[in-house]
Amino acid sequence: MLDTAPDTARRPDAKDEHDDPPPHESGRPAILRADAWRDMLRYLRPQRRRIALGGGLSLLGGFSGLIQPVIAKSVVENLEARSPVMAALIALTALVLVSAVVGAIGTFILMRVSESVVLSTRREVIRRVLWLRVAETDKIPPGDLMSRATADTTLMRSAVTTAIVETVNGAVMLVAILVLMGFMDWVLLLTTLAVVLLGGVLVATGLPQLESAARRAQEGVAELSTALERALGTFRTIKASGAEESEAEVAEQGARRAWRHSLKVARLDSLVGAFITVTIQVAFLAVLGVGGARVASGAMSLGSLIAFLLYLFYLVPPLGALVTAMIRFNVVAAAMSRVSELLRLRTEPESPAPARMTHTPSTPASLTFEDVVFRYPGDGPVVHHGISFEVPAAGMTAFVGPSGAGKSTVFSLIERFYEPESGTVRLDGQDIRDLELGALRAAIGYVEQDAPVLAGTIRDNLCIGMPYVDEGELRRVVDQARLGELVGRLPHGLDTQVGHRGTKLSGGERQRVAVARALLRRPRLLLLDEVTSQLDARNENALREVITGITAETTVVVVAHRLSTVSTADRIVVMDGGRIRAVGTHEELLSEDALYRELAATQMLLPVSQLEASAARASDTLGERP
Ligand SMILES: Nc1ncnc2c1ncn2[C@@H]1O[C@H](COP(=O)(O)OP(=O)(O)OP(=O)(O)O)[C@@H](O)[C@H]1O
Repeated sequence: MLDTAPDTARRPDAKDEHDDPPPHESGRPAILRADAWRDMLRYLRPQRRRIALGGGLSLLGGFSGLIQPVIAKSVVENLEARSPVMAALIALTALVLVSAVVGAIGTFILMRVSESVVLSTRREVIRRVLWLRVAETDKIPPGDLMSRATADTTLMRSAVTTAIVETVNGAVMLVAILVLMGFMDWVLLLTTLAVVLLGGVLVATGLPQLESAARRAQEGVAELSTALERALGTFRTIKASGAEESEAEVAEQGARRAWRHSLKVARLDSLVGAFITVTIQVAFLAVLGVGGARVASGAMSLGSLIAFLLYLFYLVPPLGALVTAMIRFNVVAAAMSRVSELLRLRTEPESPAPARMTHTPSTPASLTFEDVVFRYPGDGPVVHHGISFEVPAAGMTAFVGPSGAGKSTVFSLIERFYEPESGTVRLDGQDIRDLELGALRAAIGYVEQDAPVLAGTIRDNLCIGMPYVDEGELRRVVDQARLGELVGRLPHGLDTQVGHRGTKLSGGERQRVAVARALLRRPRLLLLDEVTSQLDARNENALREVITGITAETTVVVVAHRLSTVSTADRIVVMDGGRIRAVGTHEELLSEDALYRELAATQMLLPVSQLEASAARASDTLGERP
């Protein structure tokens, strides 16, 4: 019944039969199991006392349970001999209670340890994820990263309670029960061992299949999480394109993969459970036969046979625990290796907590690129072919060029999101690799191309990374970025929620929030990547005035396509195909650079009259040349 349920959602074109790893996983070295367990031990070490205490109490609970058949035996023998049994019955009841309470306390302590291990893993994973190098985030999709941080770390919980403690407890209990059985009757012990060992060999043959099924189920969960992250990240586009069905299919593919392999695990799991029961039943029948004959021959008492049979059923929990532990070991190993893989991604050095902000105006920084060659990690083409340029302190420099020329990448290199293959980037003449990363970024205000806004309030968005901002400073940047009117209109002013990725704001409002956030830092170098593209003429003019106004205390570098933004720049750098093509003012470039003229005529909407005049001037200049 259960097996057919998800098939009702299965589409005829479903392509979920492939079990290849997701494309992003190819080529990545698999983390060795040994590394994964080394990481696990690192988390377990601080908890060793609690593990010992919890494990000890669980064991004590189990042992006190073990004495029960001995007392039961004396009750039966006393009954046979018509002796009083009250004392033995009271002792039996007390033992049951003590073993239950002690066992429960031990279990709680172990579960607490498990939760603590999960917490420490998650804390390390969180810190790793947030300090990852930008280049590393290109390797694993965010959905997969989230799945490792949540689903895989959750699976590690069973490493403590099930895999480790139950192995030890199960093994100790098993040995103790077998010893007690041996004291009762060694012939019956050998009979039991023969049956149990046969069963154990059969169970062991199924374990490798179980491990691979568990790993594939976890990869299916990661696939699902990646697909949902992708869809939710572009939710409106998905809706507008009517792509819900196809995106659902991609996510369902991951879900079905997880379901299919989890079923395999469940099937093997339940088979193993049933197998243990059958093994014990077979052992029971064998012991009953052999034991009955020995009681009849007087080789053992009936009480000993009953106690032996009770011990036989006592074998079920430790045997079950050992087998379950083996199963969980495999599941945990797969989860831990995915987490360990994440822990081995390269991170940036952690920067110190942000200091209280100063109100003093900053001094503008100069910027130099010297023969910088860069390509994105992987086997992609070279993006910058040895570019060199200078941006003097103060003033505004604009980067223009066709799409894909490498303009935004210039900003990524300044922020050290990536490192050049060769060449040097200098801030105030100093190689930025010699600067402390936190200090470098603190000196820079950066507004990304799509002006990201985070879920939360406008205040949260402005103060991100700056917990100690006073109201006066906030008002300053709100006015500068022309946000005053919007904040005044909103029901809760600066404390209005902006929705997931700022969806409750217009594109232009998001851009202004992002600009205000950058201005609040009073940066020495302000990098603006097409920040006026969505502003109306009035707001664009106003913002341009603000940007022009701060060029005395901040060096402003903009990437822009709009003529209105570019033409007011002190210098313009024209990039094409990863090279610097020309540098000059708007007027100089109009007359000297054909590409700039073309850009001006098309992307920048230059009035045709102005273009014709510039072209005429250019040909006059050429004509005048000797
Ligand atoms: N993370 C990345 N990984 C690989 N290649 C990238 C990455 N980001 C950008 N590129 C490639 O690098 C080249 C330069 O991109 P860049 O964003 O710097 O161009 P741009 O001049 O800013 O373009 P636009 O004006 O369209 O924003 C492009 O060919 C782009 O495809």
